[in-house]
Amino acid sequence: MNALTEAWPDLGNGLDSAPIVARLTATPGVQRLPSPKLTLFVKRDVLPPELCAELITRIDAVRRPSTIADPNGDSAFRTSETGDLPADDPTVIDTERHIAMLTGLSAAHGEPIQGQRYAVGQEFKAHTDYFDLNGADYHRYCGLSGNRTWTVMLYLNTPEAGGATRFKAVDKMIQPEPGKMVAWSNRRADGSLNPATLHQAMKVRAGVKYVITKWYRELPWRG
Ligand SMILES: O=C(O)CCC(=O)C(=O)O
Ligand SMILES: [Fe+2]
Repeated sequence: MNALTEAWPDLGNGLDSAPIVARLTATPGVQRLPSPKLTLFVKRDVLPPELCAELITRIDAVRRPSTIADPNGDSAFRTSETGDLPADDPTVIDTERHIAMLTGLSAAHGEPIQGQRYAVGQEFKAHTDYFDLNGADYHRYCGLSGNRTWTVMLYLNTPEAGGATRFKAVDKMIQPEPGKMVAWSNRRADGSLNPATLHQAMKVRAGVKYVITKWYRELPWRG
């Protein structure tokens, strides 16, 4: 914790969802998915439009082809571009603050914010955000900081067509809108990994789509 983040709420790493769920549920404008299978929340207008526009320019400055942790033989599995945003940039810090204030998730447990850009035809096929315990690279990705607990994703714009996020197991589609947040626990109530979090970024059909993602870990983030 540093001088900046000590003023932010810290309700833990999210493995115990209860304090995060309580904070989100008590916040006006937050909607909860009505499903016992998946703890997922949506809130519109979390980031102001100017901040979304600034983040888009930051993503464009650092974007490179996206990768996946456990290559599965499908080279078209994730065709977007990705970039790590500079943690000391005031725009990025402001975004971090919005996320921390809304969710209460511990800044110390958060990975650096990533940006994603999808051009026409690009997608991220169905996956979970947690790392597969039997994956070849589990230790490389989770050895220092543990597995992922929560995902917080914010859309920065609306593509002209396509680009929704689909959660197949609960039959839910979320449409991109600038500043809209989707946040979910990657765990069940008992802390176990939840396969009902399976989701995909559907193909953009016209225009371009920008999002940022922030993931939280069991342990303080050390890389
Ligand atoms: O872009 C989206 O709608 C989903 C992105 C996603 O699932 C991810 O980056 O892990
Ligand atoms: Fe994902």
